[in-house]
Amino acid sequence: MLDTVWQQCLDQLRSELPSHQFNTWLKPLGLSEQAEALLLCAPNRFIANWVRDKYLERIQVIAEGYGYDGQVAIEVRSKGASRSFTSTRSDTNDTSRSAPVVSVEAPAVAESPSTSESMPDTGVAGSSTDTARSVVVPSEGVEVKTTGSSRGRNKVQSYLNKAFTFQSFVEGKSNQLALAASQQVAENAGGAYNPLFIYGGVGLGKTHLMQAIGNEIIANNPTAKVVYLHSERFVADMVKALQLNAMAEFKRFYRSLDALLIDDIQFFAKKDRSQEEFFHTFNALLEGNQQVILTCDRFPKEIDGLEDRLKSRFGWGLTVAVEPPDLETRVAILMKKAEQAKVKLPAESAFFIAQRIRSNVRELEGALKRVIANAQFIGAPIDTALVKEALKDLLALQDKQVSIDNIQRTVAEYYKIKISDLHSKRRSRSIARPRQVAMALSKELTQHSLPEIGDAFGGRDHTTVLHACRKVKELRETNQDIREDYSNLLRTLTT
Ligand SMILES: Nc1ncnc2c1ncn2[C@@H]1O[C@H](COP(=O)(O)OP(=O)(O)OP(=O)(O)O)[C@@H](O)[C@H]1O
Repeated sequence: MLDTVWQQCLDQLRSELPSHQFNTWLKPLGLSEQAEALLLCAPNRFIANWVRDKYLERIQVIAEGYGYDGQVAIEVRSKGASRSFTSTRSDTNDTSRSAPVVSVEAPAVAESPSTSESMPDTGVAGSSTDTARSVVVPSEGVEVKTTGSSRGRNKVQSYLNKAFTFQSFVEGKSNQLALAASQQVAENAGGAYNPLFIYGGVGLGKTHLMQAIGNEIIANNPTAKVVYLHSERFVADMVKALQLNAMAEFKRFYRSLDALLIDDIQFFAKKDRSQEEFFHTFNALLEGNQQVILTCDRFPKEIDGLEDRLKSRFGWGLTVAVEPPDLETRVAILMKKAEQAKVKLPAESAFFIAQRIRSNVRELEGALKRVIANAQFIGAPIDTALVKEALKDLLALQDKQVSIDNIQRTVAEYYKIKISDLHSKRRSRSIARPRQVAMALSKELTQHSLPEIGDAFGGRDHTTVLHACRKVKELRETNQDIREDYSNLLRTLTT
């Protein structure tokens, strides 16, 4: 009976929540074996607390709807004590794991000039003076510097991008979970949430968050050995190490870290030998309570060409998504970036930019940089007229891309209906719903008035357009399919 009720709760929640939320918080839950009541078990404290705060009440209501009359509770899973309904590991994350080792030995390859000469590009090239050695991981400007006078026991520190901190990261609905998880990991590196897997589209702050964790680990612990690198660099270094017969050094270096941060691991796809090596490095780090943080442009299970055992292992810790920021967050990001650049950006201008640039934060930043450069060039303060002038090429291109015609074409293609259906009087759900979505997108993405939009949809009244906008807004909150359709269409039209 409890099994059935819990399965029903899961099915219901799956239909109510965006898939990334369901995957992150509900999928890892199991049902306690011993319990008479609906006692859920979470793989770690973080998930347990989050579910208790955000979802437990809803689970209680759903369970009661299926005839359950007890209390729903949640606890952290103890080993082997639950039956899982999903594919997650049942003995995940012993919360008693200790904090990372902080004093480390410098990699042996950095000690000997001959070794570093023999593998110049394995991520650990460097000179060997006694007082300060620099071990450069030549990707993304990452450098690991070792200092100290005695050979063999040197403190090692990596230089991450110092601008990527939690303080400079703007929180919004779209990144709330990922930020909270990252802060937890930074406070308890090598602890219960290992690996941390952050996924989401381009330019949404994955690297920023990952490096913020690295910076925080080092701020709390200046001797921690943290290395950030792009997955392509890991592959390139490994290939070099293989060619130069220097795999032992390669392994020793990576396995000696307190925290390994690898960006964009989708590039591991189809690189079998690198996956094999990474798999072993990854296991060694996890076993040693060393923190692993990974980013990817998609959910682990969706990476084609990645071994199943790696996909499954990536899910052992915590998997969190970052999504495109909403309008308020985009405005807040712009204000923050302007403040960092010590530039006065009127709220109205920030709002204008945020409304027009919606695809990702990198583009938003790029637009702001153009505006700032323009203002400095002509020596005038920023206002909306200046913004329009500075971004005019971009805006013109965008206007072309998000014309009502193009929206109709894209929506028709997406729902596999004819463009003429959108203009027609047909009222069947399969036509009326896409029509409403197309109207709402036209209102959101173009500067056209309601009557103009109505005209473009077979001469409809402006109240019909208004109704469509309201309906779609409501459906995006209650219906997962529409929510996903709308955000897919938005992405297609604005990137
Ligand atoms: N919430 C945020 N607050 C402040 N800055 C942000 C935020 N999100 C992203 N950024 C900024 O946007 C830029 C792009 O972010 P980042 O490089 O982290 O994206 P990404 O998700 O790693 O992209 P990619 O998949 O292309 O590597 C960075 O300059 C980063 O500082």
